[in-house]
Amino acid sequence: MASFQITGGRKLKGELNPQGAKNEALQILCAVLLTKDPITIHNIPGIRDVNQLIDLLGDLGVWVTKIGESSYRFQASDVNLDYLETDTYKRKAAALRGSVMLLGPMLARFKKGRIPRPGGDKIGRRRLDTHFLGFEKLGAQFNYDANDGGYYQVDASNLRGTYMLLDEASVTGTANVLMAAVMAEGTTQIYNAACEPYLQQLSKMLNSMGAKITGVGSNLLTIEGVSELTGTEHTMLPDMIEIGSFIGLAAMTQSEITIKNCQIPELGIIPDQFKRLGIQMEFRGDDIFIPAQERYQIESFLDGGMMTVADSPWPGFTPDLLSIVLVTAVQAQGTLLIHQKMFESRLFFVDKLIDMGAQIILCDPHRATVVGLNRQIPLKGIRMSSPDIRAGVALLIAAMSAQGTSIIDNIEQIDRGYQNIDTRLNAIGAEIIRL
Ligand SMILES: CC(=O)N[C@H]1[C@@H](OP(=O)(O)OP(=O)(O)OC[C@H]2O[C@@H](n3ccc(=O)[nH]c3=O)[C@H](O)[C@@H]2O)O[C@H](CO)[C@@H](O)[C@@H]1O
Ligand SMILES: C=C(OP(=O)(O)O)C(=O)O
Repeated sequence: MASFQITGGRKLKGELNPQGAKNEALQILCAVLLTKDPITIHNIPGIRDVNQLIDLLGDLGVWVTKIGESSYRFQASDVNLDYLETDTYKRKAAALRGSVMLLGPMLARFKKGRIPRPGGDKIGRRRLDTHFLGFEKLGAQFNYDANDGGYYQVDASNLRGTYMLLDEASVTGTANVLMAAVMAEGTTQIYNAACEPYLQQLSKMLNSMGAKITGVGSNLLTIEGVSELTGTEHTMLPDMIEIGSFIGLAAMTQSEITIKNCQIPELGIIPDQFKRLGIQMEFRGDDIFIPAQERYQIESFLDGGMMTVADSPWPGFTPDLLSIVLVTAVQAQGTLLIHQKMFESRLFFVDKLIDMGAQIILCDPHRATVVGLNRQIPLKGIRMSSPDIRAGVALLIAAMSAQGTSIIDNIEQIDRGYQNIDTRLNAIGAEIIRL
């Protein structure tokens, strides 16, 4: 288990280049299984989850060639389905959430798929009903056999297009069903589809491979099945969650940071949500400039009510940034209610912030009220452990703003989603040592 030792109180100054988007990468990489032709992908983030998925594709027989710092070529011309029966597959696929999206492409191209219970953040119950109900609607048989070591198995000799109303707008569920449907016979309509930029990017890539998807960016996707897909080239968007994390980091540490090449129109309401915490930012072309700010004041709602930030499916505010918004409010002026509607175990990390001196009331597993310290009391460095990717980075931000030294254990969680975060932040003035 690795740890970060952080010396707090350093103000940063300089530029940060966001990595490619983690959650887009996981979808896009699974899609390489849909064709025997080569697929070139750029801006792939070098993070643990993505590297593990690339490794898994290699084990499955996909030719993987690194052609640049963050560019790879993949060719799934000779996939070895026997690998799905091995213990190595089980161990590797169970290590991340994104591996579940191998199922849709396998089903579309090889008529069957098999996956162990996927891993990912332990942030509450993470059901997979949307995925399997969707596959069943397309004509697949689904089986979960606890005695078979806990595998989910899907089989379909002939997928047929149909209309379906998803039981919830699941991000990975929509991606999975979409990838299963692109080569189904006839027309599929997926209503209540998730429409995050990750999915818009996936749809764009599939269309450039020959798929016929319309409604991209809406919650109704229409897919005319085609018999075959071909190779393509795709570039990943910058990671909007990393961009949001850098905005929060700049505010908490009173740093002047320019976040480069953000593809601002793709960030939805993320910048505005941080602005409502009182954080100033300027769009300079496609860069976001955040000046060093002594203080920032959380707005009230127009009727004078206390500001609440809650998650909802896109184009609502992503749940993956709520931990960052929460920590950013710790040194703001004013009070903020965080309402994490989707996950029931994602707010427990606030006990560490409270130990550091933050004023937070954990109302229940879904809601926390932050009473901003307005810089009148500094946080103090402590030893803590990173429970999940985003809480881990929230703790890192808290530690960087604190007085004294902190240690964060279990930083493998942070490495799952943020590429060389210590090196990149040290380059603009942070003091983080990887132990
Ligand atoms: C690899 C990947 O892409 N992971 C992301 C993906 O996970 P993932 O695709 O696993 O998450 P889902 O979208 O399926 O759902 C997340 C949670 O939200 C609940 N839910 C979902 C939709 C809805 O309309 N109402 C609702 O309450 C679900 O029951 C579940 O508990 O999307 C999540 C929600 O944005 C993000 O936190 C994860 O980072
Ligand atoms: C919850 C997350 O990831 P995963 O779904 O991969 O666990 C995340 O990226 O914040």
